[in-house]
Amino acid sequence: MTDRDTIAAIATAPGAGGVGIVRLSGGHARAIGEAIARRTLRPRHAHHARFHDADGSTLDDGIALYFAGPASYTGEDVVELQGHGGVAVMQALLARCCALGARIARPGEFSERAFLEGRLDLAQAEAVADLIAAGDARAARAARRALDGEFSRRVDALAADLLAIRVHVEAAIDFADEPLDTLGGDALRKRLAAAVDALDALLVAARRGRRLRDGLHAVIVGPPNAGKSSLLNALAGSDRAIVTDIAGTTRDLLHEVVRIDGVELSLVDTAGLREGGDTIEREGMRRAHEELARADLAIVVLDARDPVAGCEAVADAIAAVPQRLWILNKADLLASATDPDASASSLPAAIPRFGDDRPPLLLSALSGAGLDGLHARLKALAGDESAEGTGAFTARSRHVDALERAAAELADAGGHLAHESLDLAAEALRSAHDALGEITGRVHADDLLGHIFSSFCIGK
Ligand SMILES: Nc1nc2c(c(=O)[nH]1)N(C=O)[C@@H](CNc1ccc(C(=O)N[C@@H](CCC(=O)O)C(=O)O)cc1)CN2
Ligand SMILES: Nc1nc2c(ncn2[C@@H]2O[C@H](COP(=O)(O)OP(=O)(O)OP(=O)(O)O)[C@@H](O)[C@H]2O)c(=O)[nH]1
Ligand SMILES: [Mg+2]
Repeated sequence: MTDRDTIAAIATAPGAGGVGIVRLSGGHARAIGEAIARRTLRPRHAHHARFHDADGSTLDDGIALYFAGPASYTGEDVVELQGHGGVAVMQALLARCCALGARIARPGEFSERAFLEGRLDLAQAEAVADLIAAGDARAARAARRALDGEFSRRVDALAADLLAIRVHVEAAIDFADEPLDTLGGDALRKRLAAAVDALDALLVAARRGRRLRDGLHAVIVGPPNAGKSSLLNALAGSDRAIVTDIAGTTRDLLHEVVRIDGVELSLVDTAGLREGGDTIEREGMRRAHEELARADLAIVVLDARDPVAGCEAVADAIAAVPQRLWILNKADLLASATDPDASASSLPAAIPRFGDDRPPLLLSALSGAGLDGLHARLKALAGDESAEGTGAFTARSRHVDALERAAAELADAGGHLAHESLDLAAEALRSAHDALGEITGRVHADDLLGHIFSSFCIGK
């Protein structure tokens, strides 16, 4: 028994739809559903019924479903009134539920209850929202795996290892007079090393999962007039950005989401980088640098006729970006005799620092020549096909942060163990363990829940 309110919300997307669902959860859900349908609702049976207003008039006719807790999405009694999906019908049904004692649910409150009732852990509940928000099939599959507990299971397994290690250390503390070696210190260090490896592997998977969730964030950079905005337009398939032959045309950042064979990619066009420029242009360059700090990929556009010309201003800006894709644009302006491969291979020598990047692509944003090759390269980068077979799951920055903290604490614990500082080791292990617990919500602060669930959509 709980003393929670009974909550109600329109669970389907706002607007006109074939069918719309008002969902109730809580102790009075069944009574409210039965009052509206004017019949008893058997658990897990679809009842076709008229939905009645207070005066007995018909609001709608539809399907009423009752799920008796705990065998429901939230773990509480749940009733669904599935009516005709129109705004007015849904609002009227919702109002009737509220008149009968329900209150309107906050965003994410159904999933929050599923979490509080132990139906889902926190990472799984977040995966529900990520599944709904997934922009492409790959992100949806990865969110589906997180919802199925693939991520949580690995976190829990690691937490169980840490617990065993903590027990071992705590026991050794009780025998403070004896050297650690007589207390299984060797085995302990091996166990810790194994946990460190497992955590590192999980961190790699979670970072990949974050990229699956958030999509690859690519920033187009290069010297003025190289054709950056033209390239954005070519990839977006529309005249999104202003293109002129005046160097310094683009000043603001221009965001565009493009899909390449169903794989989502977020692109940002930036102001050309060079020395000088007026106040507005310099502000544009500052924003470009700021955007690069968040980029997964820099798409560096250079003029194929003189690629080295603008390189210097760009090289510093992209040094810290994890990946770079070099483009020699305006291929159509090269003398026809130019061998694309020769031109392409000349670049890495000009910028030795990035010598291990793939050779640049020669293309023309204007004519479209070479764009297929760019599509393929981008799809491979955004798709990270290698992740597919290995049960990739979605993750969030919150999870990556927690794993990074856990990794730092484990490293500290190792140091303390080496110096036989068992108390300090125990403390670091506890912190690492807690950090893992934050991911699945076994350890949490109340305001964390509010923060997470409030970003869900209404009715979820
Ligand atoms: N109509 C409808 N469709 C929906 C949902 C819903 O709430 N209503 N969902 C809402 O997100 C998703 C499905 N999620 C659900 C998860 C668990 C249970 C449930 O009743 N679980 C019980 C029984 C298990 C079983 O019989 O398989 C349980 O776990 O004990 C229902 C829906 C997507 N589709
Ligand atoms: N011939 C040819 N011209 C191009 C190509 N791509 C862009 N241009 C031209 O080059 C000029 C500059 O193009 P933009 O796309 O505005 O260049 P940008 O890099 O965005 O320039 P800024 O915003 O000023 O930094 C325009 O006149 C384009 O039409 C190309 O592949 N071939
Ligand atoms: Mg531009």
